[in-house]
Amino acid sequence: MNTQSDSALVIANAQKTYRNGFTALKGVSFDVKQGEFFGLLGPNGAGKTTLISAMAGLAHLSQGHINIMGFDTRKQPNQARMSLGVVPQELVFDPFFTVRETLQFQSGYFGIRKNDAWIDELLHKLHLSDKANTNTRNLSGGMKRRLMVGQALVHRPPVIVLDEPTAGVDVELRQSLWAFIKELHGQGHTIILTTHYLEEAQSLCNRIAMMKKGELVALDSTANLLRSSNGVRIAMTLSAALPEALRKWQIPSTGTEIILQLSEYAQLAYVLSTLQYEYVAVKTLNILENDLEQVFLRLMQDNTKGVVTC
Ligand SMILES: Nc1ncnc2c1ncn2[C@@H]1O[C@H](COP(=O)(O)OP(=O)(O)OP(=O)(O)O)[C@@H](O)[C@H]1O
Repeated sequence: MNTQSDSALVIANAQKTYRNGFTALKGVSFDVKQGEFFGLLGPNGAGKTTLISAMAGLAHLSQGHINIMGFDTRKQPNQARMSLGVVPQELVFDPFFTVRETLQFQSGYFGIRKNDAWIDELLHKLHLSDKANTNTRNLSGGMKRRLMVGQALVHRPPVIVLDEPTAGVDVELRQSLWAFIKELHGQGHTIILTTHYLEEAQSLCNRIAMMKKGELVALDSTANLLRSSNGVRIAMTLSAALPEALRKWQIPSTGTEIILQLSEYAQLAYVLSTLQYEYVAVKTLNILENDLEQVFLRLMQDNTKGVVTC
């Protein structure tokens, strides 16, 4: 391990072209410091899973390199592998093993023989103790997802990568899964998370990288990314339809409220005076907080090249 560095993960110029000629990673570089709770976000097909596969040594980069806790995934694959636990997106198990056997088998894969105390603790934390002797084919989707988390943790890796860990997990279990992952983070583990639930990333991650079509488009603290979200969003309920003059600012909303996206607070005065002039009463008015979804959508729609650091 490189003791000079406090990086848990270094991605340097990662490029990946698949055999069919498709380039999924076009030179991605970033570092994750030890102890960070880091979000790796991007729409479907951005290249997140490809990058995670390369971290786990399951896919080889065409160019560039990856270090985990100072170990090069190519030159020191065993040390790199021992330093990393990946919870993959796809639920794949040997259907003939029970839950406990799956975790014992995985421990053996990492050369760990007597792991029962830790396996019991994992089963308890993941609410799977009563399923220890159940065959994996008889687990629900959410239980399988939790078993995958257990599998990634059998060797107590310092760096944990979770590729959409809460997909298909119900709300209650999602909360307990996050409580457990936060506990691991509190114990000093570095957590790298991909999720399509942006509110999860916003509340959990201290720093975020956003990818689009194999490239990094943003890399900054969550707080800075939220601050970068320019403009003001207001939600209103009105006594009549929104006047024509204000419709250019209206953005789609799922509820009954009318949402306007303004570029600055000064426009609010114009909105209110227009409503008054048109005899439309304001029944409720709220200024909405910036959220990561807005930042994400803006960056994904933006066609300019380069990495945004706010
Ligand atoms: N084995 C493969 N051969 C060719 N192309 C591939 C292969 N695996 C992935 N791709 C392509 O690489 C691109 C990136 O895929 P990847 O799974 O890394 O995206 P992602 O960001 O993880 O998406 P999602 O959020 O849907 O999981 C996609 O266009 C995908 O079709």
